[in-house]
Amino acid sequence: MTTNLDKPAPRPTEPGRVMVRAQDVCKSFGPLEVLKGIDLEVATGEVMCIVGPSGSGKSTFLRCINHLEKVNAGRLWVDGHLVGYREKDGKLYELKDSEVALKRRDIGMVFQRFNLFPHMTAAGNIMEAPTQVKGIGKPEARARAHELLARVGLADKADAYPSQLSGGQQQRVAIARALAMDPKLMLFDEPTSALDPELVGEVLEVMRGLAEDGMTMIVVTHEMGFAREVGDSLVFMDDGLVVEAGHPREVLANPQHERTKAFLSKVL
Ligand SMILES: Nc1ncnc2c1ncn2[C@@H]1O[C@H](COP(=O)(O)OP(=O)(O)OP(=O)(O)O)[C@@H](O)[C@H]1O
Repeated sequence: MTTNLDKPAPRPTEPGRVMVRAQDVCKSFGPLEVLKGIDLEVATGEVMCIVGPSGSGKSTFLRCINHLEKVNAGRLWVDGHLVGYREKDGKLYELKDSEVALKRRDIGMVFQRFNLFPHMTAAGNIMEAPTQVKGIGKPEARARAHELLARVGLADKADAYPSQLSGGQQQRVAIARALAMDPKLMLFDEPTSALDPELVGEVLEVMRGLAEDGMTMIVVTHEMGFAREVGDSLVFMDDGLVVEAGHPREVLANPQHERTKAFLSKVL
């Protein structure tokens, strides 16, 4: 199906340099306007932290990037591709569901709740997508699962079931599971909000390691210390808009907008 976007604008993202670009992205659920024109850009290798009050549209924005929601207006590119469309002979066509699934492989997403398969071991959970979706052989997938478990500090937990792991350990398995698909981009949606406070640090430490390895990450979080120490950029969203964005230390120390000031005064 040809869309109303069949005259493509010059492709503004440069693969390799800009991982995500949002131009005036809008999303509504019925009459509820959740995203009201988001503009932002995430460079390859950048760690962007998004903060903002509940209901400001942070999760919805991540879900749009990951093809879990369709943008109603505006444009969103990931690694040079307009999300939801493919280009042929200079025209844009809406992706079919099967094509969307292929695109989603390139993006790792970690949610607040880890949602591991309870009947599978840690290694089994990590091997599931590479074997089922990518068709990688089990020995290779198992070896990679062990590598990834070591990377998230759980080398000795390959055979443990989720019920035998703490929340922090389960979230680290969830991160390893996302990494198993070799994503270009990792999206984190409040990855530590469901954890007991003493388990938060171990998950943030794994995320810091990913950042140091150069992973491009967008992190919706209430962990201002992480944003300050690890983030390259901080975006404050409120009521479906980017209200303020900049270097985390600058925004946190010297917020310019009244709404940012009001929000930070409650969380810092
Ligand atoms: N599938 C949906 N159908 C209808 N409304 C939705 C849907 N998804 C989200 N919303 C609404 O959109 C608004 C923004 O939700 P969203 O989860 O994106 O905000 P958020 O900033 O991530 O909030 P929180 O910090 O509480 O997770 C909320 O009012 C929510 O109820």
